[in-house]
Amino acid sequence: MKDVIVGLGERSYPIRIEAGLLAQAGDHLGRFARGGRLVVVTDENVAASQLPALTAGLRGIALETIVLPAGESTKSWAMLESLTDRLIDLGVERSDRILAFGGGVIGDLVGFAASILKRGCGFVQIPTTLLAQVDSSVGGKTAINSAAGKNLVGSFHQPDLVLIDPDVLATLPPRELRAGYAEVVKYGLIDDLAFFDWCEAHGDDVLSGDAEATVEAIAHSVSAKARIVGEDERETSGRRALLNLGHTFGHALEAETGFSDVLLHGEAVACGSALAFRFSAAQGLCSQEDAARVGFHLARSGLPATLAEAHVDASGEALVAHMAHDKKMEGGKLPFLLARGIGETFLAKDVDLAEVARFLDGER
Ligand SMILES: NC(=O)c1ccc[n+]([C@@H]2O[C@H](COP(=O)([O-])OP(=O)(O)OC[C@H]3O[C@@H](n4cnc5c(N)ncnc54)[C@H](O)[C@@H]3O)[C@@H](O)[C@H]2O)c1
Ligand SMILES: O=C(O)C(=O)C[C@@H](O)[C@H](O)[C@H](O)COP(=O)(O)O
Ligand SMILES: [Zn+2]
Repeated sequence: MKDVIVGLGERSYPIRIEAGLLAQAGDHLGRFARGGRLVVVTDENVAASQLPALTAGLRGIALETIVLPAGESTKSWAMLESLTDRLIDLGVERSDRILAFGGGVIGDLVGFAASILKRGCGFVQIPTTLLAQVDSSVGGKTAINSAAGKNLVGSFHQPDLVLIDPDVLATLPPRELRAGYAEVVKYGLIDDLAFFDWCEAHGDDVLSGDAEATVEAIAHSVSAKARIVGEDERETSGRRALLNLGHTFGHALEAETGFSDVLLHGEAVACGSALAFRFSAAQGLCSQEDAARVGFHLARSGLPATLAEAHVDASGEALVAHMAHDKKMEGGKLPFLLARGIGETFLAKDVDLAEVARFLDGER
């Protein structure tokens, strides 16, 4: 068992990583069940493929289960209302624990519901996608999407515990595995060239389900995320904003494709990261070689690295318009995560959006 601690004073919590952990879920969750009930919230695909294993692992610990539709559209006001109503109907008390059992969609929605239900209930993350295991289950960003864009309504609400069983990835569709891999590569791009080198050498192993490489990718990623979140929980110092690499472009691509299956979040992040590096190169900040190396690795991992590969044919102006609600916006200016090289990203505060739009037009 590998334990990583997210160090946030009294809100600190462990992330436990071990193959087969689902079968022992009861050992880790028993202490919560003694003080109240466990309510599992999951989606229909996870319910079909992994819920029996979790239920067996909980060995009779009292639990209720709520199954929601799968997909990004579940991060909505309507689902938030329906979920909180159902939790209230079940008589959930603040001493109960809500288990988010699914990918980032379930984790983000359930975390948000837990943060507002009865002014704040405890919750536990049991992530079932690679993306959720390496990124969304850690750090306490919770959200739903609004009509104007991605994650625009949400809260910071840390879980009490994160249980990661890499074996659950056996049933994850390959496209979803690749999408999660984009957020793994992100940690190398941000500040860790050696990890990007590791990704180039072992990314294929992760994508083919090799157990050792998968655990290494997860453990390295959550350690990096825990460190950054511990330094800047609420994204106030600029440190946590590094985790947003590729997301300003990426969220605009997701908005342009209607938050649909045309482009998954991880795919948008892959393309957004490639764009951030090429824009940095175009600005003379980083070498063309590094930008090409990033795009090449993402593309050979089966991820979109160009607008065409992301199925986006919008003008630069239209894409920049989607960025107007980015949460990094400050005084009407939008800071961008740019790069001086692989592993050397920084928050640039003086980017001219007209120049971004021209760059994106050149990418079409
Ligand atoms: N809070 C954060 O810090 C953070 C970080 C990154 C991403 N996110 C958010 O996460 C969301 C994307 O998460 P995601 O990529 O996990 O997508 P997702 O939750 O939609 O899951 C992807 C698909 O895989 C299915 N699935 C999940 N686990 C499975 C399993 N083990 N076997 C079979 N099918 C399984 C789901 O039903 C779904 O159809 C986005 O909304 C994104 O904004 C949040
Ligand atoms: O944890 C963070 O901080 C991140 O930015 C992680 C991202 O991968 C994630 O997609 C996050 O939800 C984006 O945050 P947002 O603030 O741009 O909505
Ligand atoms: Zn992301």
